[in-house]
Amino acid sequence: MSKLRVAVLGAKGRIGSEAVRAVEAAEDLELVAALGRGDSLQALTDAGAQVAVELTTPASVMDNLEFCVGHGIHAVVGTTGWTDERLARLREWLAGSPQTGVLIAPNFSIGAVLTMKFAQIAAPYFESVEVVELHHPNKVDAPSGTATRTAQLIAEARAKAGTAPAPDATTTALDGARGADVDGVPVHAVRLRGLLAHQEVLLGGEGETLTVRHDSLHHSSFMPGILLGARRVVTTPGLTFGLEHFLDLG
Ligand SMILES: NC(=O)C1=CN([C@@H]2O[C@H](COP(=O)(O)OP(=O)(O)OC[C@H]3O[C@@H](n4cnc5c(N)ncnc54)[C@H](O)[C@@H]3O)[C@@H](O)[C@H]2O)C=CC1
Ligand SMILES: O=C(O)C1=N[C@H](C(=O)O)C[C@H](O)C1
Repeated sequence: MSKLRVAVLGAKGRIGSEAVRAVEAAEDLELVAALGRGDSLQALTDAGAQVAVELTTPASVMDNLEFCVGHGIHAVVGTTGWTDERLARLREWLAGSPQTGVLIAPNFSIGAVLTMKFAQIAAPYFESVEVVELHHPNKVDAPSGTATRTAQLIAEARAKAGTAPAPDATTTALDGARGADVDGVPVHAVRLRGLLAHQEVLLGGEGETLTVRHDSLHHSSFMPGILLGARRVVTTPGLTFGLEHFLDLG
């Protein structure tokens, strides 16, 4: 059977370099291009790439995806910075290339995907909920894509269940002291040398608290999700947002 032809964009970055090694080690995948900043995207078509794994920066991801979708190259995207406006542009490009698939995964690690799922399940049952994400200090965006998505899922679950807004008597606060407001959920971002990618969802009710915590200790935690994404995206046209759609989580 022929191997799936995969390219990595952002190949010299922290996660991109790990993805290059993971694709090279996978028996059913062939690494046909490994592009860094400044490399021509023409290399993707020259190499006959079927899937591009996009792990660059929020500033680069849109141009890269416009090229990929325009050339019928499927994409697995880990890069952060997604807004409604960006998603709408991507959907327009995909409408012009209906056979092409794009997976955007705020987080490729199974533990993080499960954290989001558990938080979504628990959120309607507790009065209070806040998200704390903790990352290495070289991260350029805050809050993390994972924390933003987690807060959105929590807010959706609470709205659906008719849960009241979380109590908060704060009347005076320094700017930022209560975190960023993501759909009504406070999200706090910590940047600390020694960390990689971590998240806690804190839930509180009368006389009890529940903490859901996940730790990515190495970039290897993201690799099974990236490889799964590459294998599945080629048969899943259109936009898929979240790795959970490629997992059987019940
Ligand atoms: N979804 C997930 O599970 C994960 C997502 N990420 C996200 O992936 C992105 C990259 O993270 P890191 O590797 O830590 O950053 P990084 O800064 O180490 O790597 C980004 C790389 O992309 C390169 N680059 C920039 N523009 C480019 C372009 N147009 N073409 C090719 N390469 C280009 C940079 O030179 C750099 O080498 C971030 O948005 C981060 O949040 C990171 C880890 C896991
Ligand atoms: O920049 C990182 O490192 C990570 N970025 C993603 C995010 O913003 O959620 C995923 C993971 O947290 C690591």
